Amino acid sequence: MRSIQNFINGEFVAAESGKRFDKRSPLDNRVIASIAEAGRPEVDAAVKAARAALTGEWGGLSTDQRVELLYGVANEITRRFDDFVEAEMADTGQPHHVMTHAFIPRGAANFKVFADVVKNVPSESFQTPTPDGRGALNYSIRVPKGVVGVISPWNAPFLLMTWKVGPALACGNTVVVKPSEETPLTTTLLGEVMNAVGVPKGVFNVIHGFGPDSAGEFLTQHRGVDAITFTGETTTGTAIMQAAAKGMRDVSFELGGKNAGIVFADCDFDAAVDGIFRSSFLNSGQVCLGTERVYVERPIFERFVQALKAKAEGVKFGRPDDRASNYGPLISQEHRQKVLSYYRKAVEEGATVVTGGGVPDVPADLADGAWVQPTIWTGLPETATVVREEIFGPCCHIRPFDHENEVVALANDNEYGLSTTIWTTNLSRAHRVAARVEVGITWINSWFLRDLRTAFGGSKQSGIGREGGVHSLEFYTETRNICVKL
Ligand SMILES: NC(=O)c1ccc[n+]([C@@H]2O[C@H](COP(=O)([O-])OP(=O)(O)OC[C@H]3O[C@@H](n4cnc5c(N)ncnc54)[C@H](O)[C@@H]3O)[C@@H](O)[C@H]2O)c1
Ligand SMILES: O=C/C=C/C=C(\O)C(=O)O
Repeated sequence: MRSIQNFINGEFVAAESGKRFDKRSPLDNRVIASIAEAGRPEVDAAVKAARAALTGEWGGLSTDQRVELLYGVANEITRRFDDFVEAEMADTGQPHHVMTHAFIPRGAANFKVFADVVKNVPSESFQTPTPDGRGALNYSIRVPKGVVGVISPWNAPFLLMTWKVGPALACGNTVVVKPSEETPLTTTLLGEVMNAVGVPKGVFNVIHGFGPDSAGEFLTQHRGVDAITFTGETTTGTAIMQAAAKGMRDVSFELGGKNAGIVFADCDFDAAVDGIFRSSFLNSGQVCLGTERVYVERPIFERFVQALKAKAEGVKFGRPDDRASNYGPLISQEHRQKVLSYYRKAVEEGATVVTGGGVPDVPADLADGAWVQPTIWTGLPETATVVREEIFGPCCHIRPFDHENEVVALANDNEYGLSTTIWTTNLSRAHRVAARVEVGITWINSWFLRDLRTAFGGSKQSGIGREGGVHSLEFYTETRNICVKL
């Protein structure tokens, strides 16, 4: 069993209180790690270390030197690829190929891409006329915001944490990271990487624990934190925004979603079925960008439902390192109870269960794991609970539609606005619909196809701000304008 410590000022340390909590495997509910829970003293020490580092060796590095260090971090992640894959599989129970093809490579990319952004970004300048005719020159410089608090979730832990830490460090900030209590392993491993590469002490700190009345809240309330970047539930975002209001600290939020998939009858049918299968069921449906509401144009509705059903029924549950399996459990028993309660609610509210709706048969050694069946419903009104609320499980409701305007209205009739995926071969219509859907990210004939230079974030209750490429600089730096009279 692993013993996991906090990582403060370059050292792995326990908690003064001696408090620890257990991490259980989603596969079989066995305890796989014991984690030191940071109290106020550890949070305070981490924030102080981060502040001191701002004016130490780190603060004195040139952009090029910082960029070289971050390339080093990316290379070291790649060198220790198998360790990261193993740790993330242990935490999440998700399949090996998801780790090796998507989640772990993105960790390295998150450092490389933002190193390149800060190296290449120009700064603004204006020639300003003055009455004496000699003029003035205005130009801006970007400086780090300071100590950034990073609070991250459990669904793609390494990808989502490094998506914040990469740009924060590239811009010259220091960070204190509070990973989800469900997934402490890869963030802790990153501490080893930072030391191996020679990132100065105090630049990257990790504190473990929970949200309310624990490390998460202690960090967001700490007045030594200059800005907070958070990915997680909208309700948690509300609590963090309240904490950040004291001291006027800036926030960047990537929050929940209840995303629509829109499938027109003229789509490439097989590609659309594959795409919606991935968007509804990848990572056991625990993807903020996933589609839990699917709208299919009536002429292909029945055929589409049957094709998606066949794919959902074809998954093979099992351990991530069992190459014959391709499907994992939910993150925890607690989350499974939540998802199963939505499964029951769907039936109570009159859904037709096309497939799933319960717990799958799994081998005896996995019987205590957080397994649920991929589930498809039809026949519900838009007011049904499972059509309105984010479930964050492997499930979707599919509804037929007849007109473009109707489907745009259906897609927009939700308090969230994170992403959408549109399937059609009529590109004029695709562009038209994309411009009208109230979300931050639209994919046409694809899903979760990422270019890290693009703006990423949510509309409505799905977030505040945009990150990605130069957009990340807006949050992770302060712009200073300098006016020179010539
Ligand atoms: N928009 C996006 O990019 C995006 C990406 C991934 C996940 N998500 C969302 O994240 C959610 C799933 O993740 P989760 O269940 O880990 O979210 P969560 O909000 O429960 O927890 C996220 C993090 O916040 C911490 N936390 C909880 N309460 C806190 C408080 N009061 N103060 C400070 N920290 C606190 C948790 O310990 C954890 O580290 C879903 O809603 C999903 O849509 C959004
Ligand atoms: O579960 C949510 C996944 C979010 C993905 C990103 O934040 C990203 O690709 O940068």
